[in-house]
Amino acid sequence: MTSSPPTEDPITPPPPEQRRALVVMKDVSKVFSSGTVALTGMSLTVNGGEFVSLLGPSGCGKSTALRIIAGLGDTTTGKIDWPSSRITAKGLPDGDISFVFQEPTLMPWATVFGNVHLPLKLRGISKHAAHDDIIAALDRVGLKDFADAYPRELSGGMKMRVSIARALVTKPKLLLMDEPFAALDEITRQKLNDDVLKLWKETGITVIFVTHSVFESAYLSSRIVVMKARPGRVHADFPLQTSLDRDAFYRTSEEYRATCEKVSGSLMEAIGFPLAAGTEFH
Ligand SMILES: Nc1ncnc2c1ncn2[C@@H]1O[C@H](COP(=O)(O)OP(=O)(O)OP(=O)(O)O)[C@@H](O)[C@H]1O
Repeated sequence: MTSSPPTEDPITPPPPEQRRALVVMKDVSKVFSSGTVALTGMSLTVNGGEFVSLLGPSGCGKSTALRIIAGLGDTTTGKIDWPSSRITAKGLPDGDISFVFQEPTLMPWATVFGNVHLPLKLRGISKHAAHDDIIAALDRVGLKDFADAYPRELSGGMKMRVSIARALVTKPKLLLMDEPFAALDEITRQKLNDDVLKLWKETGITVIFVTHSVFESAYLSSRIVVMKARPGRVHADFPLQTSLDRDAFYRTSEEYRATCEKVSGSLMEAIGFPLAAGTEFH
């Protein structure tokens, strides 16, 4: 195992002014009309500047939680608070949230530029007025030179970058990502992980990231929330601190290996996998 020396740019907690509670889930339960109890008593406070991964087995309610935070679904009981945001008539923080889904969901008839323009267009902002913001968002994901391309001309990773640029163009405070890289090959996934980390560090945006992957969550997050299923709820919640830059060297470090082991152990506990006597991962 090799590791890079400590640098001045590790993942550190965000500065105090960003550390205020951004979104608070208070005792949220969700029962679908089918009778499925997707979430029960879920409480979670995400502070400004955090990179929080929701990790858990299939069906534990990760996507349901994310959709409720985004206002794409109601709670059955409990509520969502936005302590530091201006709230619109719909009960959502004004312009503060963007969502990236597993599928890039691009409009095939529109160029990359046109696709990234969409959220601004829906706000009545013309292509001309939005031009600089669109190019800046494309630049951030390394696609400035592909503004005139069509989705059919792009690889899967590039399409996902367009989807991220579209999410960023409104300059949200909170980026919700629902298994965005699950369908991509491993190399592309690692590259996009690095890009999202860079974006998070450079912009100070708050990220809530749903994933099944222990490795991905351990690489990206400043905090991991492990969930358990039937019904979905929080099993463990722990911060991840490292003195190392998260990069290719970090992936081979003892610290990363130990973090993966800890997270994996907590996940095993959450799904009820028998562990050696005395093993605890909280
Ligand atoms: N619209 C819906 N109607 C009925 N049941 C639903 C609906 N959406 C989700 N569920 C159920 O709620 C539970 C939680 O689903 P959810 O998709 O939130 O879990 P998840 O942890 O994101 O799963 P995965 O990792 O497989 O995407 C599951 O049992 C699922 O079948």
